[in-house]
Amino acid sequence: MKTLLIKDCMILTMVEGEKPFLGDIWIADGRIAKIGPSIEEEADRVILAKNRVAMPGLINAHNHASMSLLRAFSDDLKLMDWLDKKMLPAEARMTREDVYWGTTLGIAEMIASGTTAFADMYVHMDAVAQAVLDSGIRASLTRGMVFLEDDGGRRMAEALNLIDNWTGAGDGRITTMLGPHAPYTCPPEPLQGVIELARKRQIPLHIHLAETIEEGEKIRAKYDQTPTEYLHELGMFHDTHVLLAHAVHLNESDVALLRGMRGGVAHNPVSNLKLGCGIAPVRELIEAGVTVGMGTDGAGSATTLDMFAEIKAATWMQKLKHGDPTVLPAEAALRMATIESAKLLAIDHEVGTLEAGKRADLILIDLDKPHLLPVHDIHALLAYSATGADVDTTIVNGEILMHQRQFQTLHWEEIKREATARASRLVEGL
Ligand SMILES: N[C@@H](CCSC[C@H]1O[C@@H](n2cnc3c(=O)[nH]cnc32)[C@H](O)[C@@H]1O)C(=O)O
Ligand SMILES: [Zn+2]
Repeated sequence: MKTLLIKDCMILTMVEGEKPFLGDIWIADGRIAKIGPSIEEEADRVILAKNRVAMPGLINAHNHASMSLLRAFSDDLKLMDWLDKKMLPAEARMTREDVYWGTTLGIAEMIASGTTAFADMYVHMDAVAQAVLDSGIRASLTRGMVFLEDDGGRRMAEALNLIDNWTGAGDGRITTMLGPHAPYTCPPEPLQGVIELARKRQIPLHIHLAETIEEGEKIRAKYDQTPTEYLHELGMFHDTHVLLAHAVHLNESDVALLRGMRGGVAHNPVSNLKLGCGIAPVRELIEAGVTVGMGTDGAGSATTLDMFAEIKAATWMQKLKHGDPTVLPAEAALRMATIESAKLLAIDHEVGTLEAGKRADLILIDLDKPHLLPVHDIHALLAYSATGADVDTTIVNGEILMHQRQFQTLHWEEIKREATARASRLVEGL
């Protein structure tokens, strides 16, 4: 049995109704075995965590990690221009190895800023899975599928290969979904096929929805429906777990259509702000009982994968939209970035809160900083004052991936060398 004891930290379990307390966490064989005020157990390794907060690792519910290679390459453009003129041409050059190193760069940033699991939609997904396996992080992976041309079933075959070959790998760290890219890139016929397959095999779906006004106009012109109505009519919300990214432009009846859905919405506030997309109806969705988690989207648009930036942006945007600072308080935003995102990835039975029996996915945040003193309200301090750089230790499945800000599984010099060279080749002349 492999054991780890974390001593003397402020523990935030994120279990509804539980107050923060000073205590210890004993981890055995990758799971939280005991958590409480004072634990006397032998352990292979002890971390003295005085002045640190232990909380569940953050869960990034929508990402394209490999796009970290395209960070700060093409900013301040409209989404459709950005995608068609910059991202897609650069992505067309990406090899399997580029995706491996791009993903590893993204994972390094996530581990360094306290993210322990992410949902990813991209291409060359076996390379993404290998990067997840090698780094020790947890992920829900999907091969994003654009159906704008007949590819003889190639994309679908790749998507199913990922599911068949990688589901459950890395001691269960890898899970998988099917990923039709978006309403505007998926016509009814292929999309219906994906939905039927997902229902038959009970595979969750991951899709972009209603990100821009232009998307709404396109779908209106083609089908005389809102993007949400389009997915609903094809049967997507009938007995299938669906992870919806963005969901910015929903009207009242769209929100009503999502009522009772399995899965929910990944809110991506920084990307939505930066692309000028709009403010998602987070409060209305939550009031309708829809699960709302949080993600960054790729660093190609968001420019950072720091979930602490998303937490701040999410609450600020709701407060501004409603002209009311009581909307989306600190604790609710932290829940969105942990347990609610875990529900979207369908891994909330294993992670998302600190409880005995769950997988040990947690982070330690160093409070010994000028901007984190004094500690009146720990939720407010973490949501409004902390940044990813305050994360000291990142643990997934009981394995230490970063300690005292030093990577334990990744080799930073090698990542830097590979990512730099590959990134400049991808954008040359674009
Ligand atoms: N191009 C592939 C599908 C890739 S899936 C992931 C895609 O999502 C794209 N993407 C990244 N961010 C966004 C976003 O905010 N909205 C829509 N698409 C995005 C990304 O550039 C990438 O091409 C195919 O032909 O099958
Ligand atoms: Zn996206």
